[in-house]
Amino acid sequence: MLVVNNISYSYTEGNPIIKNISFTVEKGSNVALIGESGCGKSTLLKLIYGLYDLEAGDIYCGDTQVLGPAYNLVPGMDNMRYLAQDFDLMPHTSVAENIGKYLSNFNLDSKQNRIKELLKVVDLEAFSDVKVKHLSGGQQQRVAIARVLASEPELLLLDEPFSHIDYSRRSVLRRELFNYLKEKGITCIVATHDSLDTLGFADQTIVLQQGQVVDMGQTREVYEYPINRYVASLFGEVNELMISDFTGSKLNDEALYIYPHQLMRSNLRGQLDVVVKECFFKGDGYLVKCLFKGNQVIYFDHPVMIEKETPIKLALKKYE
Ligand SMILES: Nc1ncnc2c1ncn2[C@@H]1O[C@H](COP(=O)(O)OP(=O)(O)OP(=O)(O)O)[C@@H](O)[C@H]1O
Repeated sequence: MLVVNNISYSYTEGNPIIKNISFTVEKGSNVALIGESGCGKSTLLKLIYGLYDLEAGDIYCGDTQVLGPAYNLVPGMDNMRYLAQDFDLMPHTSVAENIGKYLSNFNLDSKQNRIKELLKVVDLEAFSDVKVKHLSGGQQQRVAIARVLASEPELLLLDEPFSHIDYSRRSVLRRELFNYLKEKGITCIVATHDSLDTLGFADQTIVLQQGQVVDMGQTREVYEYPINRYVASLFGEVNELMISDFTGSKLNDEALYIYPHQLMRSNLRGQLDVVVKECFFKGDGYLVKCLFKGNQVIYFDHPVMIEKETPIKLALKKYE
């Protein structure tokens, strides 16, 4: 289990980047760390790995306390692996050598077999002997993923692990990687901007804003019941409406954060009178931009295009 206990950190005095953060992660679980750019996701991963000295608080991975460079000659904890955004590979050596960097030379046959196995996981078998500097950004990122998996760490820290990988390969790799981690019981924290990394795979989601945890819980709960617009907007487009917009009653009124796929056109049951302004094609249908009460922009998903200036009614979709 990872325990992060009330930690704080600043790069420069008087400008805290991580502020009193606490959370625990159960062994074998997959946790997504989400938040707007610059909120401190990478810094938090680096602190957990022991690359910086904490200003306050402490971190334990199992019984081992994480110690920063002031106490550790070689920064970084042995029982963890950290995949940095810049990959940190050895450019002048081969793909196979990079993947084997953390593997023992004690049994060379088993080292070679392990490298082969990992080359397969990241679909780079044909590139085994190629020097890393000759690979594309996406291929380098796949080498970096294989390298952090090589020695089966207790805790894996991944910073935007698929950002350079094309969409078709990304979804396969994401599935294979996260399933592999579950099978092996490897705990994983993934900092990501991509809600597809989060929704299908993360058991827990932690939301950061300006260096603080603003929401944390089961991924589905964080998504379905976002505590505010900031949290909801990390998963995509969102509409802020009031309960009274649907009920007509101001009693116990409060804000609702509704994703475009949760609204539907319904001339019979619809409670929101809107006027269509624009339709954006998105492959499986259209994202329709409307105006509500004359000036409030609302988006909803619809399978076909609707003529501009058409007045329509919207209702909340019900799945049960
Ligand atoms: N080495 C550094 N020295 C000084 N400030 C830094 C350093 N690294 C990051 N920062 C600052 O700390 C803040 C948090 O940066 P961090 O990289 O942790 O955010 P992030 O959430 O990972 O962002 P992104 O999603 O864009 O990768 C930013 O304001 C950034 O400018």
